[in-house]
Amino acid sequence: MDWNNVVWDSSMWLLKAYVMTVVAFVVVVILLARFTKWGRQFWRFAAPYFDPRRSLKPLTILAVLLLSTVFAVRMTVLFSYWYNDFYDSIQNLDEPAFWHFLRVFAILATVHVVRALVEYVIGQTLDIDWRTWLNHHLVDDWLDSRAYYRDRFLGDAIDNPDQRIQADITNFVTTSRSLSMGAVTAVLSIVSFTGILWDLSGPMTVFGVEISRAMIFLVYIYVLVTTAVAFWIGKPLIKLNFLNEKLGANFRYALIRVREYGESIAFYRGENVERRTLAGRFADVIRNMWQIVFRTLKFSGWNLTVNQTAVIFPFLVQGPRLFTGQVSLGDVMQTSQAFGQVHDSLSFFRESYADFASFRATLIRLNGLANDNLHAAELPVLKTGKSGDDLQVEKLDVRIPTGETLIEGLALTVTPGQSLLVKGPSGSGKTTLLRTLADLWPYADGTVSRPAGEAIFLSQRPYLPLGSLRTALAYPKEPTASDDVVRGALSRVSLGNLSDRLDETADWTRILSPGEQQRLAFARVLIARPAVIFLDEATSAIDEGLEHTLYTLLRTELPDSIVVSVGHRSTLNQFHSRGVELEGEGRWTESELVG
Ligand SMILES: Nc1ncnc2c1ncn2[C@@H]1O[C@H](COP(=O)(O)OP(=O)(O)OP(=O)(O)O)[C@@H](O)[C@H]1O
Repeated sequence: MDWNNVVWDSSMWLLKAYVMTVVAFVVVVILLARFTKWGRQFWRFAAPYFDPRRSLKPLTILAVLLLSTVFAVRMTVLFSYWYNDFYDSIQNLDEPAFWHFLRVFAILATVHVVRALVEYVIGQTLDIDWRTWLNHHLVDDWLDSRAYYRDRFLGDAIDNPDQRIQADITNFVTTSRSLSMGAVTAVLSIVSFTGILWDLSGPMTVFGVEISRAMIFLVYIYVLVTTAVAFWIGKPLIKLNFLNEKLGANFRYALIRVREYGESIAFYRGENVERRTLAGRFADVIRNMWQIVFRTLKFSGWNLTVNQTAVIFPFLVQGPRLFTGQVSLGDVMQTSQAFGQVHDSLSFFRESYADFASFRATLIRLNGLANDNLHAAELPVLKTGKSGDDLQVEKLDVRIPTGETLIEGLALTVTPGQSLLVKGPSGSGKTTLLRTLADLWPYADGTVSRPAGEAIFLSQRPYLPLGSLRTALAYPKEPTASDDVVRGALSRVSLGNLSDRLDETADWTRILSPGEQQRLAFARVLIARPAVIFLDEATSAIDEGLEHTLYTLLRTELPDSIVVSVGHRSTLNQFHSRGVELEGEGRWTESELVG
């Protein structure tokens, strides 16, 4: 190594190696994306992110990261030559050279440290940027396709989308980077250090046959055979890692449910049942973990043995040549280092198998989520038009997923100011009818047109989003109403006591009683003033006196709104002008009511 020209030589090397690396990298990614299943799954989330028409930033970061990776290999090559020269200075008892090479080492080490830190920042920038993009992309799809709700209608709905969005995206991004950059480093090191070993290795006699440059062949045979065995031992890890994620998420889901339904469970004293469920799910996690442990034991045992054996290998080969004066101490040390590099680099593919296994599992889970989003979007919906001021239903057939008919040939027209009460025995399809009118139910045919204005659906358990009371009162819109309007609405639904807590952020679902939550939903309606209001047993937790007040408010404050209620109580009759009775098996009858 000519240390006087090291900067120029290294720059030229860097330039050549970089161009070749970029070309090879692109070709390999294209081939993998074309010819392997996991490559296609990876490409699905990589291609749109790296698309230069969207932004040049990702490709730029990747280009810099590749440059840094190539630079790192050059640094290891320089260190290897440094070893040779440094140990030669010791063998020759050449003190000036000894000190000179220590100074060279200080410079090399400084460059190495700075490069490593810069690479860390660039790598993290790529991870964060890619993760942010992928998160937005998948969350948007999940919400826009309404897969968060409608995936229940898919035959093969996925488990735990929350975990896929939160954990798998992160795994995907970090492992994509670490595996790809690791592979680049490995291949480049193999090429560079094979050259160095080539120069250092001599002939060797194996079973009476002299093989020139034997070490090169030996190291390759050694690593290729050990890698093949490692792949064979490690293969079951793919499935085990997949199960690990799935079972862990199932356990977490059971825990979340206990928290969510804490009060009901506490009233039932259901701790023992919950304990059994939790213990069962946890036992599944642990059983799978032991399987991972046993498999990893075999896998790591093999890898460690292979690595330890590799330490003495170069000394066995070069030792005799050192003592016969064919090579110097520096040559032996560089051989050991170069052999180590080639061995480690070739072993990268063997040792990364566990990471790759978990990466495959992550890819399967993310693809499942993306497919689920697509399939949910493709589920049929009854197209509801928006026209005129009336709510019009024509030839509406509603079924359940198994094909049984709930409602057949429903035809209705409700004009502004009119109110309709849907009644019928439990399970006759009342809620499903409202789902159909809200474009949520996939198993329906017919025509529904709603007035152009806003429609609000109130259910038995109103949804209160995380955030302030003001946000809950405006949901799903931005809270724009003035304090006076909001406080007025609260006081009219007998929730005046909350007037001073509008900006308090709390888990309101836990604080307010079911009846208070239902009243809050009515306040929401009074503020939003929608054209159509659908109420599904929206006063079930409220006494009849308050129910009377709330319905009277609706009718007096929103006289032009269309009201469609679902309910069992006969007290509701007085607030509705018409009624529809669902009688099961598709039958229904319409009647005039007093109200
Ligand atoms: N996601 C679903 N998958 C399969 N069947 C469903 C689904 N949702 C509802 N059903 C079925 O559709 C039928 C009608 O249910 P729906 O909730 O509309 O009845 P309902 O008249 O509102 O009952 P209730 O008065 O008890 O609230 C029931 O038999 C129910 O089991």
